[in-house]
Amino acid sequence: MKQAQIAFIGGGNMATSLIAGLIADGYEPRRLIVSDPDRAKVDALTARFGVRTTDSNAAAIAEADTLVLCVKPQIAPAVCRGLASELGSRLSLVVSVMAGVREATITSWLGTDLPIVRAMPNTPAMLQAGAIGLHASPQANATQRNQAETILRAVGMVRWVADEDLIDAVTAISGSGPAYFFLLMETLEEAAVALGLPGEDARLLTIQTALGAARMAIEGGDPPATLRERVTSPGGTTEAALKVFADGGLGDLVARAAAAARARAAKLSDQLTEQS
Ligand SMILES: NC(=O)C1=CN([C@@H]2O[C@H](COP(=O)(O)OP(=O)(O)OC[C@H]3O[C@@H](n4cnc5c(N)ncnc54)[C@H](OP(=O)(O)O)[C@@H]3O)[C@@H](O)[C@H]2O)C=CC1
Ligand SMILES: O=C(O)[C@@H]1CCC=N1
Repeated sequence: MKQAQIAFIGGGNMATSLIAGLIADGYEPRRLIVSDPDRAKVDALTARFGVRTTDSNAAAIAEADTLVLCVKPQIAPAVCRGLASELGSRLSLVVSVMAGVREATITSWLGTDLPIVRAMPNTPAMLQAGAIGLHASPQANATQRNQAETILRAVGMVRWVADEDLIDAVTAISGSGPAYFFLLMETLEEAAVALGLPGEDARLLTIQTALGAARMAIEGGDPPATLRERVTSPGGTTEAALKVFADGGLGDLVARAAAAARARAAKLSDQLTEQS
């Protein structure tokens, strides 16, 4: 299948992750163009990936058939309204990775009835290890849904959600999720140092443990609870540690953290809908 001509608006963390994953998947760099006002940032993207870059959003979308919105939600109204008069006839699909920005809101800012696909990726997309939630606006046909899925599948595992509101749940779990696991790694590493391990050993033992646990969970077929039970010898060391987690209310804490992330996405959505 012919590769889409993709314009990324915003060349920050998420765009970089997506571009890295697409290039690693064999995407032709010349089919990707990135627009960002920060010249140094786009020059670095050209040097690293060979993609085309510009500081003009209008120039970026001039030849594109697919637009990927990768700016912060807070500046989305201005950016999308600025694009409204530039949407050419070649453009057939808008993909938004922006947290908390509804399809109808984007449609209203762009002043178009182009299909919108909301994608919620995460930064492991740069290693093609992303976890991505997708939802399409009613205007999207099967070809356009496939086009979005093909792009996102290049950078990780893709799951479609039935309701747009569930993208906020995806945001709370896998969009923000890498930060939760990094935080756990940070704190376990600190605990290791406090127990007397040298810094490098503390970090490497922690990270390799995270990798091994994730690989077992994804490759073995057993649910995490079963894997946890196999580590936990009755009366042993793991049981002693897990009791501290349970007594400290880890389950409730994680549920509250995820709920806070989802609530933040929903609040952003409401605020931005008011600006549409
Ligand atoms: N980071 C993550 O893990 C994830 C992020 N997302 C979503 O991705 C989107 C981008 O996030 P992230 O990449 O982290 O943010 P970044 O701030 O890293 O990237 C956004 C980029 O947009 C640039 N920019 C600012 N104004 C404009 C403009 N007018 N036109 C074009 N580009 C502009 C910014 O430049 P400058 O810095 O100079 O302002 C910056 O380089 C957000 O909406 C976020 O919700 C979704 C999933 C995961
Ligand atoms: O923190 C954020 O708002 C973005 C969305 C998901 C991950 N980062």
